[in-house]
Amino acid sequence: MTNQYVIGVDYGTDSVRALLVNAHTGEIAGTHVYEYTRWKQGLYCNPNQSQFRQHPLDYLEGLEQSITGALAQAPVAVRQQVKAISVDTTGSTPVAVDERGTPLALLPGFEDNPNGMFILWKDHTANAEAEEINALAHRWDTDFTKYVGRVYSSEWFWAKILHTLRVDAAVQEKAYSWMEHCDWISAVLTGNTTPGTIKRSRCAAGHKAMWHEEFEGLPSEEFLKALDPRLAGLRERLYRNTFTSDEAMGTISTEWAEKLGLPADVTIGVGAFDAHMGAVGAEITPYTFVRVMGTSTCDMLLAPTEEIGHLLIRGICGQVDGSIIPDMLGMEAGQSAFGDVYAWFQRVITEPVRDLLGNEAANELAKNLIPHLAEKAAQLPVTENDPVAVDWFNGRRTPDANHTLKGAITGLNLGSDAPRIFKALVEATAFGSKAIVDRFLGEGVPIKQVIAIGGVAKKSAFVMQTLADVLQMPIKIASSDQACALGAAMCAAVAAGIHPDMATAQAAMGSGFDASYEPRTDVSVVYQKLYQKYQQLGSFIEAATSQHTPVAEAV
Ligand SMILES: Nc1ncnc2c1ncn2[C@@H]1O[C@H](COP(=O)(O)OP(=O)(O)O)[C@@H](O)[C@H]1O
Ligand SMILES: O=C(CO)[C@H](O)[C@H](O)COP(=O)(O)O
Repeated sequence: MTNQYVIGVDYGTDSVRALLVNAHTGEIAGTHVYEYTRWKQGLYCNPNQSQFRQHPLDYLEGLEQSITGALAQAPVAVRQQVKAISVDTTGSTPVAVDERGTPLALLPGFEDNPNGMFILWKDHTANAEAEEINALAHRWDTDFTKYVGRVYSSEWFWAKILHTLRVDAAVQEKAYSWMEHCDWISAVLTGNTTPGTIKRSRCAAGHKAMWHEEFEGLPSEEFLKALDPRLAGLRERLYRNTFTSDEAMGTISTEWAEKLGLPADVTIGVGAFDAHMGAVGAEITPYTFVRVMGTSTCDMLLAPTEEIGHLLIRGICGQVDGSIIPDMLGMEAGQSAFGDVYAWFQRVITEPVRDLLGNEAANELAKNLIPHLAEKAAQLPVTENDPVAVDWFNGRRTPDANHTLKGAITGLNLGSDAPRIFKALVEATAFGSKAIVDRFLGEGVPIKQVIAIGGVAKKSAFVMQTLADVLQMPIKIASSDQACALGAAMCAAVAAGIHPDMATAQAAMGSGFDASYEPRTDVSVVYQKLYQKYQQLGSFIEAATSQHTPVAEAV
């Protein structure tokens, strides 16, 4: 049999990577990472206001550079054997587009306007709009939030659109429609970005835009108009139908085939979010909980729709038929800060060193600090009197989204040194994970195994052991350090018809597992007590410092 290759393209928060994979053996023939240049300079962002925007040119340049970079590592003959490309991206990362599907920032007059750019998933400028959506949805005859855990988040599609239309009259005037990053970039590869004609991702639509068959698509025109008259008519200019990632969006355009040096008949798959394709790459099966563990976590759970579809799971980021694997219910949850909590502590320690001793000393310290603290923390006993922290340093994504909540550390004394505080922070992130697991179990969704992918899963044995102890569950680590791109490549192979379904693609192309963490019974017992303290502290913070009552609890 002649070799057939597929390309998975994974757009993360800071960079995009392309993976060139043999569709029959899973052998990696090339890979290349491209860091977004404008983003790296901090352009168009204002972290103090939680504004995070990305320029479409960063994505276009990254598409070309990452794919040509991966192809350059393989023999030239491989190019002619490339059959398909699929793309995953962060989300909800929407952009305003004109009648031809061009992001406004690519049009004259909008080049430097952050409101004409992609609004990155972690942008929280739309907190107020998310609250309005929740309040109206819970009063409306049909609760359009019912399949997204009954809590709409400021990280999502409609909140971001509404906020942008309100603050920028020029964008409101020019925006014909809106697109998620995963839809736009896949459409770009086909040469047709016209809204209304492209195949929109089921994953993006169902988890972030309240799309559901029961609603005949997106929330009703009446609901959207009641939210704000500025939304009138937009529903018609968005989409009715959505598509799963086993489907083809189209064929590569002549322009992109030439630019990348690929054949003219390359299939372009329907896009999806990074974590969902990551779950495919991590060989997810029913009732497997796949955690994408990095800066934040994105947690994926899969179940047969006929077994779980009748449940409405509270406080998660959605349950969507086909968002991970076709004809299965894909469920999403996650923590807004995970590795970012450790990164915060690292900054607290290194910044005064930078000021007093200069960059060289600070950079050297920063490079070694987390592994050093982890080594020291691993030697400490786990006792009921240890400091307890809460992990909501970037708000709480799940259970029950509330991005106004803050983190905390308690139980400090004069002996609380850096390793002890670091240990409490790691435990806090693990307790946040337990809250998610307990929510799924409490709502009647079993979890049969846990698989982890992402930077933290690969880099920190201490974090992963703590997590296994807190969850009281074994955790397997996927071998691939590019599981999202590998998942995208598997989706591409199915979209091109090389494999009949995702399970076959996973079996042929999967990279397996390279480590496993088993819970330690004696430590787990103590953690159950510390977890109760975490819950009490969380309740106190929620009552004392939250600027609003979490909506799921209020209804
Ligand atoms: N040795 C380590 N132990 C624990 N966390 C780490 C370690 N090294 C880096 N991290 C954390 O990993 C996170 C980055 O994860 P990664 O998966 O590489 O990126 P991203 O989430 O952007 O895809 C950072 O938040 C950082 O604090
Ligand atoms: O919420 C998401 C997917 O549903 C985000 O895409 C995800 O959290 C981004 O993560 P990363 O920075 O690791 O790419």
